[in-house]
Amino acid sequence: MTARTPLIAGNWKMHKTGDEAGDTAADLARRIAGVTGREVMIAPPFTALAAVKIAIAGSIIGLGGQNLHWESSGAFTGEISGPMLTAAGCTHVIIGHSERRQFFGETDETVNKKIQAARAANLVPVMCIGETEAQREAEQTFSVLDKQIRNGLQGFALQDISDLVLAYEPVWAIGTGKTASREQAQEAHAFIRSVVEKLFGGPAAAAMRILYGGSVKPSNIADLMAMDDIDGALVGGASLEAATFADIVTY
Ligand SMILES: O=C[C@H](O)COP(=O)(O)O
Repeated sequence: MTARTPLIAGNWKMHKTGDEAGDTAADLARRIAGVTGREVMIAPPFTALAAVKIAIAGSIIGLGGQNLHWESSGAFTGEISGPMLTAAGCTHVIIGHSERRQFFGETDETVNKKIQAARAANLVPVMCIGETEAQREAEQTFSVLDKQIRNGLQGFALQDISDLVLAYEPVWAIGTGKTASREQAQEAHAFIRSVVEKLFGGPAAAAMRILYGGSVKPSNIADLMAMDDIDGALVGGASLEAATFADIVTY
């Protein structure tokens, strides 16, 4: 048995207005009231943070940003900083999601800067990594993950990654309905933990939570969570409805 507390996180991506997000979050909070032994987090769009903050007050649900800029303020039109997220009530921030890497030019280097910014703002970074379908077919999965972890966490000391969460999201499984098999996910998670161990030592690797993301649903969460190195989930589509997400949280 692992001592790592499971973290079930919902990434609402570019879905829901403030009112819609507040309603869903309030519904979720009611449905999972009394749940213990796990952490839950929702990352709504920035424009819904205020509504969700109110809706989850007094619940076990934490609030996350989906992205941040590495500077704390300045002339960066359209960007949001770590201190802004903290002031908005966030405890977590997703960094380097594959959609940010694919559509917005994010790289391991910007991920590294954003993790530093998250730490400076007392936000728990949820750092996303994962291979594309072409990379998996070319048997590059492990080398891609190794590079993403090493570059993303380059220059960090042990204390810098003490609360960091990694999210393994095979790009081919995101929003496609193609979940990695639990054996495929476990194999990747065990590899990821071995890289963290090489970089930061055994105790840090043993303590680090590694979430799985990619078409997680109520029907597959228990199977995934039964694997030794899977410590939670980063859920997209299935987190948008309170009843479905509550079923995942209470797997
Ligand atoms: O951040 C969440 C992931 O991109 C997974 O999305 P999905 O559950 O819709 O496949």
